[in-house]
Amino acid sequence: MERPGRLLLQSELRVRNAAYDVSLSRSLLIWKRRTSSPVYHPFRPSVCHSVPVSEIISVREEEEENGSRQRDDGSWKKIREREGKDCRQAFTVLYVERCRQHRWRCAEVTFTCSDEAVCQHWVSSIREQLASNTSRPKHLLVYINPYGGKRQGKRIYEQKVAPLFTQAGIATSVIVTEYANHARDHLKMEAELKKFDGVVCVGGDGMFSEIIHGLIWRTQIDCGVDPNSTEEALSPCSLRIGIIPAGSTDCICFASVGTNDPVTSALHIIVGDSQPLDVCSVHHNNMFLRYSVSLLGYGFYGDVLSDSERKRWMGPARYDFSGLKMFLTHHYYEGTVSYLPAKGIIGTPRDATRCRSGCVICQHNGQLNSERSEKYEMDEASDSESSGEWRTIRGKFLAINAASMSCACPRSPKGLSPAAHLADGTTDLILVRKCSRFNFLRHLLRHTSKDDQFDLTFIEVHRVRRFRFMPRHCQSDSDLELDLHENSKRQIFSQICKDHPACGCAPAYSSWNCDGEILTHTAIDVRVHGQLIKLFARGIEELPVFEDLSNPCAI
Ligand SMILES: CCCCCCCCCCCCC/C=C/[C@@H](O)[C@H](COP(=O)(O)O)NC(=O)CCCCCCCCCCCCCCC
Ligand SMILES: Nc1ncnc2c1ncn2[C@@H]1O[C@H](COP(=O)(O)OP(=O)(O)O)[C@@H](O)[C@H]1O
Ligand SMILES: [Ca+2]
Repeated sequence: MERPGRLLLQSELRVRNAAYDVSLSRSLLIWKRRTSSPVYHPFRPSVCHSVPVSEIISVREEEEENGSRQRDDGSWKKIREREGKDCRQAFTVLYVERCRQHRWRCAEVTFTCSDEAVCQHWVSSIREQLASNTSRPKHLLVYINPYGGKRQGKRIYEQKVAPLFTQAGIATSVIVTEYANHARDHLKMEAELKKFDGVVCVGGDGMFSEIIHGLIWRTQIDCGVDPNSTEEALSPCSLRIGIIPAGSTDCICFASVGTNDPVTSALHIIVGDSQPLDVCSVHHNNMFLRYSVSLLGYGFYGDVLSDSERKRWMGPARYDFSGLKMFLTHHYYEGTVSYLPAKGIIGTPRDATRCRSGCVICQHNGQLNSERSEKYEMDEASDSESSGEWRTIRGKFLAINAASMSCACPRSPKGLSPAAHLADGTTDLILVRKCSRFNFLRHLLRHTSKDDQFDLTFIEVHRVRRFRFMPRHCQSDSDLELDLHENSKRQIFSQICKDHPACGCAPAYSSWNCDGEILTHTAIDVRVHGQLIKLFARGIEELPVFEDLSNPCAI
């Protein structure tokens, strides 16, 4: 908790008919009950409250009319009756209150005072402090996907989010999308981005993917960078993106905020939080395909996604249905994975440390990456195979997953790679080699328990900044000649197996699940661009273990 600093204002005000010493500094608003008895009352509710000024949402004057007070939003409130006849003026402060499991709520406290000038002074001082905070957005461009998740995006925004933006004095331009890629193309071609301080995405991971594709593309064009290039360093996007979760998995929101709750997300946007995020670019034969921020998954997660798209009518449950089906089908895929291990960074995928608010690993590695990108051309040369840094693994895989963040979500609160970082410039490459159904189930189940899902002989995990995948049937002739005999047998079977997937033999190809979208190519080249975009978030907050000694209420 912050120390109060130099006081801007201090008065005796009343809260629910009790006298409080109230003070305002640049960093804190504190209200402390005046007590005649110094004796500690164990059953009396807490008598000292403090709110960081950065977490005040707004301040509202209460107006007096016919002996009762009226909020300036028009609803009646009998404050005078409750608070004694001496009280003439009142103002209400709306602020962030933390609830269970990383949820935030909008709480309010009404202060009354007998002197109108004092009241006015308080309101204007708090407003001045809020206005001096330049990180808060004033005008947002909102895209709503009415079709994602349980099709509640529009209702969620209108009922839970829009009223909070209004309270906080944020102006919005709202677009309800009419078709897939509407938001992406609007951002690419039409949106007047200079007018806005941020973009809000109401939907799931797929909708977020649309937003980043529009925004990254537009930023490169505006900065004179070729967005399709494999060689050029991409320019970071200055506009932050807020995610109001209204999709099926919503793992980008969950992994960066700690919960999938529209009100919590709206409050992180209002207070102007900022969380950088790594982005992977995916190319095929030097042709740009897509960006990814969460999961790039071949095999199991690719098959789950392809199968579940046909069952969208089931809503979010389609993933469990297709998950079970693909678990039983138990397909494996052959191919070659090559990767460049991330060097010079701190942290490994097997760490007990988690990426949390103000993560020092992201700061350290982020700094390292920006130094690297300054000498970018040199690094590109050293990235080549000839430098010998590349490592290659050939094999049969049930799944090849690259997690650029933990991918925590309600299905797996620790995620696919629990120690992955939001902004360290790396992705965790998880290889699940062919194993029995029983072993694969053990691996899957460990996503939902405290046990380490990587501590199994058929799992490998590497922290990388670039990787490539080549399915076996795309490999060069010389590679294929190595096992020609086996290959010819497999080609016959794979044709049969496409028509009869239940026979237990693997079809030749899976597809890539790229943040919930299916990629059209299987041979891909993936590069991490550290901290390319920013979210209106702060990372998952560490839960307080004990009361901090710097608590201003203890002073
Ligand atoms: C037996 C229980 C096993 C639970 C294993 C859970 C692992 C879940 C990891 C989820 C990682 C999610 C990464 C995020 C992906 C999203 O970008 C993406 C798109 O999201 P959107 O719809 O919001 O746009 N979502 C997805 O691709 C969904 C992936 C969901 C996979 C669910 C898998 C369920 C597996 C069930 C296996 C059941 C075996 C039971 C045997 C008795
Ligand atoms: N108005 C629309 N109609 C149909 N599809 C849309 C629309 N707007 C966006 N989409 C697409 O819907 C898909 C799923 O969106 P998303 O919000 O991620 O929901 P879910 O989490 O349920 O998949 C995305 O591929 C997105 O491009
Ligand atoms: Ca990362």
